[in-house]
Amino acid sequence: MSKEQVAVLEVHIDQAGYDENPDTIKQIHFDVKQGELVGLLGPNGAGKSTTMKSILGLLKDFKGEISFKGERKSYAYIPEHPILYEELTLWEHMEFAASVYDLDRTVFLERADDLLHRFRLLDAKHQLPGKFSKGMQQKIMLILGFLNKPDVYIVDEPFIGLDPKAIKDFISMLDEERKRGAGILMSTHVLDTAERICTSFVLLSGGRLVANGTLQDIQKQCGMPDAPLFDCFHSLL
Ligand SMILES: Nc1ncnc2c1ncn2[C@@H]1O[C@H](COP(=O)(O)OP(=O)(O)OP(=O)(O)O)[C@@H](O)[C@H]1O
Repeated sequence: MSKEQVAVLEVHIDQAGYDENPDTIKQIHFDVKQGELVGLLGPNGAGKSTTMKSILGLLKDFKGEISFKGERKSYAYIPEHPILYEELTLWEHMEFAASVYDLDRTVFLERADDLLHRFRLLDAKHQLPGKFSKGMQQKIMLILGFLNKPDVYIVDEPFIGLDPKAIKDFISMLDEERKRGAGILMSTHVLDTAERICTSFVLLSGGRLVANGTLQDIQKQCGMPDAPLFDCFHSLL
């Protein structure tokens, strides 16, 4: 079996939601294979975050099954809004993440240096991130996510707040991770970037799955061959 055919994440959500609305999302089934970058798309309130929370096991009202199938069954979650400790420096955040991941010290030092260099945060290494700009804080979340080189990445809206160079660095890092065999699920509203970098799409609306497949599959589904993702998206909603 080729790398592209092995699922690293299987999502079977029969229903999930919140106290007052336990079926906010229903019948959402898809998988993420090795080497795939799957774009999780949908308008505000469609259920993208609820789907991600289900995958991360954060919802008590969940019916279905989530299976991590990679070699190490490991994943990294990169949240939209940075979650940082006021009293820890950037380097201490990285050391802390490495200890949670139980990373070998030599591997950690090598990766840490490379990531700080790539995202141009070497000079800020020993500073407290509380005073960093929003984009710099977001870059820390990317660095912490990439440190462990997991089987699966779950990335929530990464493009808002990053400058164009940081977006380019982030995308090239995703490419490298895909080539290594990781699978990525990424929610975003930035459809032109999604169209350019995602290998397939999961389109949600009103808590339901509207489309799932490559751009070509989706163009076929909405009867618009060669149409950009943006037009397909609006036609299907
Ligand atoms: N903590 C919560 N408690 C109750 N209802 C919630 C909660 N979070 C989200 N919802 C509801 O669930 C539905 C889906 O919201 P969700 O946040 O999953 O959408 P989304 O696709 O991520 O939207 P956006 O693009 O705006 O981030 C919405 O109707 C929302 O009001």
